[in-house]
Amino acid sequence: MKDIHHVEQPPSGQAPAPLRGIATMRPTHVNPVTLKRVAAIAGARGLAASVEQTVRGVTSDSRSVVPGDLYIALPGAHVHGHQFGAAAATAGAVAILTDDAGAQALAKHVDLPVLSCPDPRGVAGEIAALVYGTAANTGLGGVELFAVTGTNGKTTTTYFLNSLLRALGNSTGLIGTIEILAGDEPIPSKLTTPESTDVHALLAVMAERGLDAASMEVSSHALAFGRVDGVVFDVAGFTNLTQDHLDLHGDMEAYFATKAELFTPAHSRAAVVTIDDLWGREMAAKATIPVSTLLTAEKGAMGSPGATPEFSGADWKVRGTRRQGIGSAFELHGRGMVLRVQTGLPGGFNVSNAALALAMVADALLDNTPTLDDAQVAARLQDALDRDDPFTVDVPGRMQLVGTAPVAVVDFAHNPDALERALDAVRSPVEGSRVIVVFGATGERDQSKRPIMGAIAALHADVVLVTDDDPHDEDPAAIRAGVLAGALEARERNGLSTVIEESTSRAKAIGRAVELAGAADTILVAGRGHEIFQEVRGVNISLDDRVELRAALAHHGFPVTNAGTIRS
Ligand SMILES: CC(=O)N[C@H]1[C@@H](OP(=O)(O)OP(=O)(O)OC[C@H]2O[C@@H](n3ccc(=O)[nH]c3=O)[C@H](O)[C@@H]2O)O[C@H](CO)[C@@H](O)[C@@H]1O[C@H](C)C(=O)N[C@@H](C)C(=O)N[C@H](CCC(=O)O)C(=O)O
Ligand SMILES: Nc1ncnc2c1ncn2[C@@H]1O[C@H](COP(=O)(O)OP(=O)(O)OP(=O)(O)O)[C@@H](O)[C@H]1O
Repeated sequence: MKDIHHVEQPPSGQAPAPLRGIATMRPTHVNPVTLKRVAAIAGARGLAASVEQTVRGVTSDSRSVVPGDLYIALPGAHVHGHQFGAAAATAGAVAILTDDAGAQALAKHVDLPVLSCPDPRGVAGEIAALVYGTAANTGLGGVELFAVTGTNGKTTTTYFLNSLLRALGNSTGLIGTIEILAGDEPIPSKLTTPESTDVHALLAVMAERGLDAASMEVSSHALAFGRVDGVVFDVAGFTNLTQDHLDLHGDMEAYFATKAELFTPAHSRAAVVTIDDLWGREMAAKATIPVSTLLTAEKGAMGSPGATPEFSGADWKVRGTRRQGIGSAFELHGRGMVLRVQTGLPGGFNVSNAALALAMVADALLDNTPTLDDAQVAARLQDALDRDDPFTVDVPGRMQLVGTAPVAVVDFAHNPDALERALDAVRSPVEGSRVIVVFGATGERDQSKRPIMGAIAALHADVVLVTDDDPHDEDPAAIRAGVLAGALEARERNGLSTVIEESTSRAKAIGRAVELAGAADTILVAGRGHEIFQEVRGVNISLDDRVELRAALAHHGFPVTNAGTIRS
């Protein structure tokens, strides 16, 4: 996910705004825990022996405090949470757990028990699990938990998991970049993986609501910052590892090591690891839990580099991949079964995502359902695949199909690798058809990627419409100039006839793409996916690529798909 830029911070000591979003997700039933127990878990000092207080909730965000909570005041990159101690008290916190610096600051102005320990973040998950009854050994009331990690594909794979689990008759929950589903109303997400105190509250809500299964994205930030501490997943999945987030991890080895924490008994009972890349193979080799391997890269299939012979022994293998409409059909072979699968989402990478979701659910059924034999598991899965087509699902802003003739797709690709994959994925086999791409680059981020993305667009599309993404505080014209320079240079160098235009308005660029398109062409609007605001100099301007694209298509009399189901 793209970085989040603005953290709202009400003035210290003032009552926070009413709860919204994730903060409203608290279970009705909790296990009140004494502060003495909290102190013992945290190894904390500072609690008077006479204090008999209990806590009935836990949060590390003062804006989420409800009466009876323990507020965990954490040191952050911007500010120390102790600054919000008074606000937490006003909202009804009954105690604060913090570090020594926080305790010293709070002693002066907050009239609550303050406990101090060296690493409050490190114990937050365990304390929340105790209060919300979600400790791994308590069984989560039958909610089967699936986790997905990897650089790309987490969001799509969790939506595929969710859809397949529903097709199998389960009531399901989901936690990820776009939204949180734990009941009737979707809640927009702020982080890919929420803070640990929120994760445990959400899992408790899911258990209380009688959900059967939940799928969750686990980012490397989540593992590095203890956001899934105290959570043990039934099956964890690994998609791939490519360069990203090195600002946090330093190098690829450290990034890998952080991801690898998910594949240990502290976090997962079993795993399916995609071994198409070297990092996947290393992950499968280093995991300290039972692992099924998955090979999705067939030699010559959908532009994949091909499988190496030594890994032909994977537990699950994709075979017979072929294009079907704008999506793909394939077979998944493994553990004595052959499943016929299709996905309506374009791109070889969505074959990998679908295969991973299917292998994870198949492993869970084979290993955790003693009442079903292997043939019955295969029959149930095939029936769900045939009846509900679970991998043809709207994943908000991920290869989301908005029109069919021309094919019109909105995708989140916002870096060079993803843009190239997305452009190749949408190219139609129909001779003479063109790819028209609308995109820009984000401001205040890696400037070197701008000409690279421009060049990729010039090389892989027929019409390139360069416009704005989220400029943030940077001059949008300068960002566009960087992208255009790369596009023009690549066109010149390669003697191409790519049409390249600039537009100062993203909505107008989308309109222009539709104006230029014929029914056999493809339009790709890349970079912003599910986002509904464009941030320009600190102001959020309403802009949803799917809405603009749909309106432009309809205006020109082109068919639109799933018009009623586009979600943000
Ligand atoms: C680097 C990082 O992960 N930072 C997260 C961290 O911020 P921080 O430590 O700087 O916190 P801070 O703003 O200094 O505040 C300090 C403390 O005061 C608290 N606070 C703050 C304000 C207030 O009014 N009341 C209050 O209690 C905060 O909750 C926090 O505990 O804690 C904040 C509160 O939870 C997060 O919002 C923030 O995410 C930032 C915004 C972010 O962009 N994170 C990204 C990098 C991230 O985590 N991304 C991954 C996905 C990556 C991928 O694509 O794979 C994710 O899982 O989302
Ligand atoms: N398995 C995959 N391998 C490579 N690229 C992928 C894969 N799946 C999706 N993509 C591309 O990456 C983009 C982001 O996909 P998705 O949101 O599913 O991944 P993610 O890991 O959740 O990333 P983010 O945290 O940035 O949302 C998609 O829009 C698509 O262009």
